[in-house]
Amino acid sequence: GFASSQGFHILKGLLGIIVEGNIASGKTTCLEYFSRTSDIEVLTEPVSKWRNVRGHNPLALMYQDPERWGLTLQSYIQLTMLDRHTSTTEAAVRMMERSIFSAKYIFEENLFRSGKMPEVDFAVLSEWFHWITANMSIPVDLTVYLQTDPETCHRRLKQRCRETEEKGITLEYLQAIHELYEDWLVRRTSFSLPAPVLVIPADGDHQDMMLKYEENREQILAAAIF
Ligand SMILES: Nc1ncnc2c1ncn2[C@@H]1O[C@H](COP(=O)(O)OP(=O)(O)O)[C@@H](O)[C@H]1O
Ligand SMILES: Nc1nc2c(ncn2[C@H]2C[C@H](O)[C@@H](COP(=O)(O)O)O2)c(=O)[nH]1
Repeated sequence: GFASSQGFHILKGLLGIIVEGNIASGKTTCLEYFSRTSDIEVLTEPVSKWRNVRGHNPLALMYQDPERWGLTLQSYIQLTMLDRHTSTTEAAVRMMERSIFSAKYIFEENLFRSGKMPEVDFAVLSEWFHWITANMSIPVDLTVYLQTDPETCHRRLKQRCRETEEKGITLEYLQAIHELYEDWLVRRTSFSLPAPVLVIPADGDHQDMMLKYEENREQILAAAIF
């Protein structure tokens, strides 16, 4: 969505939930479950924007040559996430797939740590991220972490396998992303937490996960009542 025409955001009283997890951990499926609940606004990841910005596909470019195109993709993802976080809504609860935080702490961090992002690119992106998070209010009240084994994601990814971009996703890449999530949300040894974390083991099958969402539903939506 776009900011209201007056340029201000009506976000008072909004419960902001972000759903985090590895690639193919089941985030979209989780959001689909909660989208069936009234008065929750569900915002999936704007992957379609990352695949087509004025005719260019920065997602594909990054998978082809991360050193050259990592900055381009991360810069645009940061903008699209910021737009999602701050767009106006009438709903009492907003559930978002991932966040401006995981774009920085997980994916951008991985590009930099694996030597695929030049230090100057990382420095400029970090300056943007720190300015944004210091000067704008990003409404996040709960982080739901779908915790999976990288092997599970690798198996599921083979089933889904989005167009060409993701053909090159290796188990090693999923393991690196997994460890960064575990450092951030479970071991809490890397970056600050924007909100309390609810960890949901997500290796189970569809039926098992629907049960888990039902079991956790009250806790996830609780803050919206107060
Ligand atoms: N609990 C599950 N068991 C088996 N397959 C699943 C489960 N949840 C999702 N999938 C499948 O795995 C793939 C990734 O799921 P998806 O919800 O798109 O994950 P994400 O949004 O985290 O990438 C999809 O093909 C989906 O049908
Ligand atoms: N380099 C980055 N890639 C990202 C980021 N966020 C998501 N992604 C990639 C991973 C997948 O190929 C695709 C969608 O992710 P799903 O987990 O929804 O399958 O986009 C990012 O910040 N940087």
